[in-house]
Amino acid sequence: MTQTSASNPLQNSRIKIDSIDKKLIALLGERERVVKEIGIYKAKNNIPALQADRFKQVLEKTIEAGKQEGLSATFITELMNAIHKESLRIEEEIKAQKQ
Ligand SMILES: C=C(O[C@@H]1C=C(C(=O)O)C=C[C@H]1O)C(=O)O
Repeated sequence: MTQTSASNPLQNSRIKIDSIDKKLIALLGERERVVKEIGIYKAKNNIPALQADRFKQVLEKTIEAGKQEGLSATFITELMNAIHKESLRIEEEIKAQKQ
């Protein structure tokens, strides 16, 4: 039987998590739309998608920001590597469309 929020103490927190997850995904969509703009510029100007120095900076900044939120460097590294992988996929897709 489905529990009501009064009978399930986790319900309110889970509603909050669902709402936060929705915002996280919307923010990731916004980030990747900016990556798309960069990808279009790079494709036009023959610039490689992968910019290791820039990603190193991104990683350093996000690890520091994560530290302020009590998040481990390992978690932030895994998260940002996953985001970066998606950025490169999107940029390579743009490049392939331009051929
Ligand atoms: C968005 C860029 O392209 C790639 C993606 C990055 C990212 O998602 O943060 C960073 C560096 C690049 O490897 C960029 O060059 O700035």
